[in-house]
Amino acid sequence: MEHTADPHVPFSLLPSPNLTSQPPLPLSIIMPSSKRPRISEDDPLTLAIAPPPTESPAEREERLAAEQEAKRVSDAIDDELNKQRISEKKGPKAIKILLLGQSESGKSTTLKNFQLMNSPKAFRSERASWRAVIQLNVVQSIHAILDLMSKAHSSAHPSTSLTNLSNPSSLPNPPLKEYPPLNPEHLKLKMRLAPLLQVEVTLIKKLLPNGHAQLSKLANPAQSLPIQQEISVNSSAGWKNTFSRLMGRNSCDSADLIDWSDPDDPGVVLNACAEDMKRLWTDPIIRKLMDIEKMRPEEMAGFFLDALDRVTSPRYVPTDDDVLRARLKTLGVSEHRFTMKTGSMGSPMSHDWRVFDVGGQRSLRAAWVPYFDDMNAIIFLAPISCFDQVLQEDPSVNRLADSFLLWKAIVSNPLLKKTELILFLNKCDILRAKLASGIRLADYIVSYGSRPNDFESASQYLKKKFAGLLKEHSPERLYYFHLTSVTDTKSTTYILENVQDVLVRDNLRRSALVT
Ligand SMILES: Nc1nc2c(ncn2[C@@H]2O[C@H](COP(=O)(O)OP(=O)(O)OP(=O)(O)O)[C@@H](O)[C@H]2O)c(=O)[nH]1
Ligand SMILES: [Mg+2]
Repeated sequence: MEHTADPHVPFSLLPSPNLTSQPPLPLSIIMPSSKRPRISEDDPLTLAIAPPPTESPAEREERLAAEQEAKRVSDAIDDELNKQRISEKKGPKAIKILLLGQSESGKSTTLKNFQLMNSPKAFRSERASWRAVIQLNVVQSIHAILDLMSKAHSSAHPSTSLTNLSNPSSLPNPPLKEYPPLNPEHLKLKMRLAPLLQVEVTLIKKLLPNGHAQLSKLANPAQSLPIQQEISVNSSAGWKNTFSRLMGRNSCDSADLIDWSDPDDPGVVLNACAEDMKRLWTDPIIRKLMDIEKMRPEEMAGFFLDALDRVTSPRYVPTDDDVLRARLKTLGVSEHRFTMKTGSMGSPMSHDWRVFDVGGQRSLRAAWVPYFDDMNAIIFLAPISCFDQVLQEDPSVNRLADSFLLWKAIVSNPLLKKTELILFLNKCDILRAKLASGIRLADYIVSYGSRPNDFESASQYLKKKFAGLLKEHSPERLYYFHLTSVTDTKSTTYILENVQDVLVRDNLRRSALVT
């Protein structure tokens, strides 16, 4: 990984000397001296530029001075060309962006947008690998619902297990008032969905080989539910390649990587369970149960239950949007390189970029610091829809409060004094839906008071809160912020192009080529 002492030293953006725009020079001047041809005395060109035989001493002096000046310019050009050759060998200095924010804030999803914009072929070649992640996301969403059913039932019937539902006469007590009664059909559904447990194990094994990934507790909406496990990966360890090899042939076409005839492919069981999964997800009693438990799977990471027909179909290959919605937790720091084109059609420029993705969970944040002194910009993601949620790793901390604290720590960090900070107030789509469903921001942020509970008022309020922290702790900085839903590629591409332009300009300004 490349590190330099000063991240703000302008990288080599010097345009190649545009020889055609220089004042016309004799051939001997514009050619590097090493490449100038040897010319004999009777060469027509030598004769053409030779001094006239009638040259006076004053004219001779003037000619020699002009030749000396021309040689100086020629040597300067030679030097510049040499310097350029050396710097091209070293490679131009890249613009570096660090993605920061709490876990599930959308860092890896933002990175996927960069990949989709700048290397769509490579992005699409990984779709087969993401298929397994999406299948795991589906299975884990279903398990969260099944666990909730078990919890609700056992709290309503402390002395029985859900299994007794097959024999209604064995139910000793009516369910507690607040829970809707589960019926034998729910038990049958649960039993028919049992093979998904094995699918989960198979998928985790596929994604875990060679220590490229780890298992950790899965964020669970109802904290008292049985703990599920979540896979997290160190992206730089190449889990995708490992998975591609497991899939079979080595190909760039994602569909080619999938062995459609493999009877052990998890897609077979998922397809067989599709109808039951849909029944579970649309069952009004289960919906009510989720309402009571304040469980909203559609706001959870890796939500695909609304697309069950598609993602469980026999020859399912993920779309770009699916890959953006897939959830795979990041463990370490990974570096991604792109060459991006910026500028207008008339004068396009290409720059090397490095985008660094990190794990956002609290225990992983210490790993961010070594990257601080070497970045041009930080994109900080604050998921503003999370005002009613707590951190998975510390349920005593509200997620929005954690984002405020983290933002404050970043803006006031002396190591980042010269680093541009760009704030993404993310998950706006979820915030909009949440407020529209009647969940009140003022119930979680008292200072919001009696302001209208709509998206415009809430997002403006939160925007001002983040701006206030910036102003207080780093008043000299400009406030770059965007309201984002980074799962929406169209709007995110637009925003990232804007970010790229700002950073390129910033680099040019720093290198004093633009004033
Ligand atoms: N609906 C919606 N989902 C989002 C948005 N941004 C991210 N997500 C989803 O939220 C989940 C978590 O996003 P990630 O990008 O994996 O989060 P992260 O910040 O990389 O999390 P860690 O790797 O744990 O630090 C994924 O399933 C994303 O698809 C958004 O703006 N809207
Ligand atoms: Mg991540």
